[in-house]
Formats: sequence, C-alpha cells, structure tokens
Amino acid sequence: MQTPFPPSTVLGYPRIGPHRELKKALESHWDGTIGADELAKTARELREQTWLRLRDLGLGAVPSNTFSYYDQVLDTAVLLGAVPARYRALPPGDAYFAMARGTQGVAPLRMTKWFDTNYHYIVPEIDATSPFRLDAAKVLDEVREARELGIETRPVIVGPVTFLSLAQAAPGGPAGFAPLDRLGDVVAVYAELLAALHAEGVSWVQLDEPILVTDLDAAVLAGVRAAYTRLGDRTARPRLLVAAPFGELGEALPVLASTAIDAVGLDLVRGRVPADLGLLAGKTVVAGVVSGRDIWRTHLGSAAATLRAVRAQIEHVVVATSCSLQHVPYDLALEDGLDDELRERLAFAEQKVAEIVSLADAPARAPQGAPETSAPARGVTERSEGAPQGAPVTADSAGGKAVPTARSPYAVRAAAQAAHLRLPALPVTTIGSFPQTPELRAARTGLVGGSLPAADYDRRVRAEIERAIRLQERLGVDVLVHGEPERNDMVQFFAERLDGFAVTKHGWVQSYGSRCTRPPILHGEVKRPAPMTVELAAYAQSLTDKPVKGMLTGPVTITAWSFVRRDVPLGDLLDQVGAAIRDEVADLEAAGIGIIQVDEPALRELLPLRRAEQAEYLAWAVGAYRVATSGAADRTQIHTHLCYSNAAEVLDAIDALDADVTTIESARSHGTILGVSGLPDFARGLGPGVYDIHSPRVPGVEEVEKLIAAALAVLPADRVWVNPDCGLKTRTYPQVEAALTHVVRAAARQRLRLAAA
Ligand code: MET
Ligand SMILES: [Zn+2]
Repeated sequence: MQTPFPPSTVLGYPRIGPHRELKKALESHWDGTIGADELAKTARELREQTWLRLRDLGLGAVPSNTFSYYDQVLDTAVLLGAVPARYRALPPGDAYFAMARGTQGVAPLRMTKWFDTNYHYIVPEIDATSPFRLDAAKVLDEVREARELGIETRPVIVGPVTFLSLAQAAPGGPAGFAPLDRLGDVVAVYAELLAALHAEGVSWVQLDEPILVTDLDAAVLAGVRAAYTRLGDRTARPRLLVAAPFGELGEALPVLASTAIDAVGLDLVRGRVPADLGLLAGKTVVAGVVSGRDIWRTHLGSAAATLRAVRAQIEHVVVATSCSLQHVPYDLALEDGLDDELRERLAFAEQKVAEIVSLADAPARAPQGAPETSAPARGVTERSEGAPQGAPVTADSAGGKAVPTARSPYAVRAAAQAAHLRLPALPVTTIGSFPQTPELRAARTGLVGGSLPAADYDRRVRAEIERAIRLQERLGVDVLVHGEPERNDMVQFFAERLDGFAVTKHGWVQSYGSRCTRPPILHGEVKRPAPMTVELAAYAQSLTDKPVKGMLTGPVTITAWSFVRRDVPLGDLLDQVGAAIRDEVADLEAAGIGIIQVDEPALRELLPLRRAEQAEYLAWAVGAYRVATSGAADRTQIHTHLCYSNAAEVLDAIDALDADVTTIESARSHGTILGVSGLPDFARGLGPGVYDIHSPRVPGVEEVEKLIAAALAVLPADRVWVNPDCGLKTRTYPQVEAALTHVVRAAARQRLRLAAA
C-alpha cells in the first residue's frame, strides 16, 4: 500500500482539554467522585473533539494516540508490556495510575523532564529478562474511534530507541545492564505492532525519536540502524514516519537515510535545513517549520523559504509542526485579556494548525520569482513573526550601565555574615513555601473573581504569614521564611509584577499528569516598575527576632518557565530578568532583610541537548544569576535552591553561582548527590535535603539524623545546613509540623555530637 503523506500535519496535540476537562475528570476519578466509565467518556469526547477540529481546520493528516490519561512514555511502557512486576497484581487501570502516582502500598515510578521541556514523563523501568508483550488495545481503539467519525488517523508512538534511552534499569539487576541492551527484544514488539496496524488498515504510523537529536555514541547509532532496518524491511506494515523533534539530526540523519523507512520528521525551527538533506531523497520529509514549543505567530515568509529549500532537494515535502503541540495552549481565541498588539503576535495550537494549512496551500499561489532565501541562523532567531524587532538588549542596556558580577571572596563574606547573623552550627531552614491551604486558594479565587476585596485578601495573607512565623519560632527553626502565601506560582507571581511579561487566563499547558501551568509570555523589555516582595518580607521580619529569608525566583527559572521572545539572544533575556531581580535584592536589603534566597530549580532544564552548546548556556545562566545577586553586601547571605535532581550534571555551574548557601534535593533521591565526586570541594554552605516533601510521609528523627550524618561524612561541619528537599506548599500543616519537629530535633542531636567530638 503506497499511500502518499497528505500535504500537512501536526506531530501531536494538547490533550488536557481546552478547559482542563481531563484534569478535572482525572482528579474526580482519583478522589472517588466519578467512576472509570465517566472518566473514559470525558476522554473519548476530548479525542473526538480534537480529531474533528483538526479535520475542520483543513489539516491533511490527523494524528491519533496523542491522547494520554497521564503520559505518552507510560503509555508506551504499557503498549510493550513493560510493567514492573510489583504493579502487575493490580487491575490494569489501577496499575497504570499506580505506576504514575503510587498507591498506599506501592511507590510510583520516577518522573523527570522530557528533553529540554517543562513536561515530565514517567521513567520506565526495564530489567534484563522480563519478556515484552504487545498490548496494542489503546492504539487500535483510537484508530477505530476516529474511523467511526470518518477520519483515518496516523497513530503516534514513542520510538524504541528513545523509549529505552529514557528508561532506567530495574533495581537489583545485573551490573552493567542498560535498558538499551534490550533494543532487539523491544523492536520485535514494534514489528508486531506494525503488523497489527497493517491488519487494521492503517496506512501511516509515526514513531517519535527525539533522542536522535542528542549526542549519540557509535553503539547507539548502530542500534538505530539495526532497529529501523528491521522495521523498514518488513513488508506487511504501514508506512513509517520517524520524527526527531527538538534539534538537528546530525549524525543520525545518514543512519535513518540508509534504512527503508518512508518519512523523516525534521525540526526546522530549532535546526537548520541539513546540508546532507539530499540523502533523504526518495523519502518524504515532514518539514517542521511551525514551532510546537512557543506561542509566537510563524513568520510565514521565512517558513515558506525554508520549505522551498527543502523542496529543492526532496520531492515529497509535508508542512508540519517542529514537535507535538502538547507544549502550547489550545486556543488564543479564549484569551480576552491580552492587549491587541500582543495578541497580533501570538498563535496557540489552533492558530498554528491554521498556519500549517495555509503554508501547505501556498505553493499553488506562491508569487513568481519569490526570493530564495536560506534558512535563518539558529539560536538568536527562531522565526517568529510575532516576536518584536529592536536592538538587542545587553546586560549593559538592561541595567543602564555595566554591572559588576563578583562579590568579595567567600571567606570575607562568610566572616561578615557570621558576625551579623550569629547562626548555630547546622542551621535549620526551609525552602520557602508553607502549605497552601484550601482557604488560601479560595481567598485567591475570590480576589481574582472580584468577590473578595483586596484589603481582605491582604489581611488573610498577613494572618497566614504570622501563622507560619509563629510555627517556625515554636519549632525552633533557625532561619525563617514568610511562607509565600501570596504566591499562586513562583514564576507567575513575578511575571505579573514585571513589565515585559503578559499572563494568560486559559493558556494551560500540561506539566505532568493532571498538573498544568500557565507559562507567562515574556514579550517585551523586562523592567521592574516597583518592588515586588519587599512589603510582605519586611512585615514577616517585623514579627520575629530571628532572620527571615527574602524569597525570590531567579532569572533562569523565570525565563525557563515562560514563553520567551526569540528576537534577542537568551543570554540577554536572562540578563534583563537578572537586572530586575538585582533591584529587588537591593530593596530587600534596604528593608533590613539579611538573608535572601534566589531560587533556580530550572537551572538544568534549559541545558542544551548537544554537549557542544552547553558551555555557552551555562555561562549565560551563571552570568544572569550573578547579575541578580552580586550587588548584595558582604554581610547579606545569598541562598539558592535547586531541585528536580540531576543537579550533579551541572555541579560546576552551581558552584559558579557563588551563592553563600545552596539547598538541594537529596532525600527523594536517597542521597545520591552526596556521592557525587566534586561535592566535597564545594566551598560554601550546602543543605542536602533531609525531608522528601513530595510524599505525605513524615520522616522519623533517627532517619533525619542519618541523613545529616551522611552529609557530615562528606562535607565540613561548618558548611552543612539542615532543610527539606523543596518547598512545603503541597503538604498539610499537620504533616509539616510533625516533620519539622523531627528535623529540628535531629539537628539538635547532631549538634551535640559535633560539640562533643
Ligand atoms: C520548585 S522550587 C520551589 C521553591 C520555592 N521557594 C518554594 O519553596 O516553593
Ligand atoms: Zn524546589
């Protein structure tokens, strides 16, 4: 069967629902309010809506299996029968959610971020021997559902190399085993899947292989060749599209070209038109010229030029998104609060589909003699018509003048801070947020909806701050926090107060499972019109004699968790945000705040996928952090906080931030960070977390003591801080009170031991 690929497609689509219908149904199902049937009904409606909408917008090829109850990597594990034994005793639906979220009796699988996005996937666990077994029910059901609507679809599935590359070896397996060792076994199941899809009359299938845009060694490339040779050589199969979003294929392009697959999906927003594109002659190229990663309107002229450059070498070219649209919100039309000038520059998922359709129609009516331009350079200019033009902003123009980014040597600062702060050994602190109670959320909803006057809301927030301060005093915490009750979100809070950002009302993007965020839009020059956190920080400090940390989000994290303009280099954006935070640091200091924490949990997330590009990014990131913090006086203690593990990969950069104290996730990952070589050389204060705040579990005193002792075993005692892994906002007050009681007691015992030694 030689069905040509239709002229336009998207690689994937959001699935949480334009009004987060899936989120609401999932959470109602989990808390027992609705049964599995009702959840399935909502899910089916969402799928049908998506297919019909894509067809009505005129899209040529409609994808299926882009829906997920939780995560597409988890779905792939189920498809392959890669369900670890400890979940298999549960009924299938329960096993799925148990792997995703855990149950009372069994912990969930790990979760981590999908390439350089803010989407989290569930990490499959693969052992050396368990058989894989095809379970194609979900994929086939979606094909049939769409067919009932008269729509033939292209199932989208995570490819075998990416699936195994992202998996982790099951604990307790043979030394040296890596999931990729099982590529042959897994490919056999994909071959069966192709046969099943063929039998179902499916004409195209899409395998997503973003791992191909990362640096791969020769052995992995050989695996890619073997896998796709084997799948490509099958006769009874649908035609095969291998999609490689998020970067350039590089050395993987000739490998794919050498196989019998039918189509390759290229990310031509992140990457250039490959110099060796001609190797793909004879195959279809699915040209990703519309970004699936941002909310900017596509510059149709540049996209058309890129398409012409591809068409010059390839006969069959399909207009497509660079990656799945799951990373952007549904529909700009839902936003009524954006100013018109900004709105003109934006495109959400629906608008991007329309762009693709119009680009695919364009060749027929392309103006004769349109200039042939080569694809634009990368990095600085990801093509976006919406992005504003203007002179690039440098650190200099952002701050008005060049800012010094070095403080006095650490020893000088440490002495000044010790004299000023007079903290005990092993100081106990928390990461910033205290529980966001239902009452607090209700009050915020009331404020936004207009039913709660601002003055009442402010009173509510101040009462909450006082509650947190009194609790910390009573428990004996050494460095207090105000608890962040006024913050809906650690990035949106600042975006709402900085010029150059816009926030949306419905711009939800799935972060993981039922969790969504509304990334702010950084569209203009970033300026801080007024202090953002000073009033409440000063209020909190006025309630106590103990030091209260000022709490800020750092420039890298604010930028990483926003949709950012593409017309200026990332380094300049980071510096602009850094300059705004620098002003806030100065105002906090002036208000008498002696310790200021600037959080950077996203430091690793933006790390480029190719090693060659990582050093430049890290220099930008560290530079911006130092713009933000280096104006502080010697005696002001600067803290930073990182979580989401993988910190070891950027340990040198964390060191280069030059913060006086770094708190870091450790309890959740069983202290792995303490074993990282290089950690003992970390020359300043360090607080490896001793309380896993992602679990409702309250750790015992001895357990916490052991974790402190483990830190003391590798770090000098005068550098060790005692703190949870992350903020406490998802916990309840009873849990927090019990856990912090144990943390304080454990620190006290370890102090006695130190004093006696
Ligand atoms: C994801 S890091 C969170 C840091 C923030 N200060 C909090 O405590 O919630
Ligand atoms: Zn954190």
